[in-house]
Amino acid sequence: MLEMRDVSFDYGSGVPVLEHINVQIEEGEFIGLGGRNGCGKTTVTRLLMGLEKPAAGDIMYNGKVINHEEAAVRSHFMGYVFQRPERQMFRPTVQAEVAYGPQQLGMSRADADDAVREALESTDLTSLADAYPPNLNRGEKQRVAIASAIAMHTQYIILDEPTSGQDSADKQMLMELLTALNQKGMTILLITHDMDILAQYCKRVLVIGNHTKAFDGTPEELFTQREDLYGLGLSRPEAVTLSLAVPGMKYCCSMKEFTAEILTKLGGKSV
Ligand SMILES: Nc1ncnc2c1ncn2[C@@H]1O[C@H](COP(=O)(O)OP(=O)(O)OP(=O)(O)O)[C@@H](O)[C@H]1O
Repeated sequence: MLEMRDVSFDYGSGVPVLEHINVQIEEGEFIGLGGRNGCGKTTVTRLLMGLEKPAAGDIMYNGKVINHEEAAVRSHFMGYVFQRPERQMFRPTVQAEVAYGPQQLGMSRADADDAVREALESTDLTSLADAYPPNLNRGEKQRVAIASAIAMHTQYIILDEPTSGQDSADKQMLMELLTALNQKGMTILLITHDMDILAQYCKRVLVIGNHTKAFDGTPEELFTQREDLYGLGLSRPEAVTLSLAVPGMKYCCSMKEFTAEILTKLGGKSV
């Protein structure tokens, strides 16, 4: 389990960015982290990764305080996909990039080769194994970063706004990949401003507001019970709004689900 225990943080100016954050992340969760621009979402993930150190409080991993454990050490159990993934790539080919982590872990050549092959297969990158990472598009670069984490067999993967600026096909492909990884047991924490992603894919949502945790619960609780969604920099997804507006209809987390429900009610069928 990964935990932030009463964590506060500022960037050195004394102006608090985060105050008294308490969060527990269990293995196997799929968590969306939301909140308005500049509320501190990236800072939360940088603290978890070890790229920043708390001003007060503790970051804990399986009950042990890891405040002073460097990011390189934490990368053994936690992968990170930056907003601009090219900033984390330094090798001449995709295969060499993905192989770097297993080599650093000291895996045998055969184990490292197996880990890289499996990681490239599960991220659909096998055909790009010899490509030069800077030449890839953003979605492909993100998959290289994800493959690097998979090859290291990390338990956690943290992604910073992975779908921003992507078309809907790329977005769906990435979210289906993350869902498949989560089903295999990987813990996912992703920052997003996309309400449809929070509703459709995340099992739990954390929201930062007023420098601290303002919400922690299921997407359904967030979108049906919180009256201050706009104050938190969020909005209700259309599918949720529509399903709440139709008397007797169950909560729908996506337009696909809403369409199926309404067709069932009306006795129609999809075309
Ligand atoms: N390196 C830095 N030095 C000083 N202040 C910073 C630094 N990085 C971020 N901040 C400030 O800390 C606050 C939180 O920033 P952070 O990037 O964590 O927010 P965010 O919620 O991820 O924002 P966004 O949604 O726009 O990506 C902001 O006020 C930001 O300006």
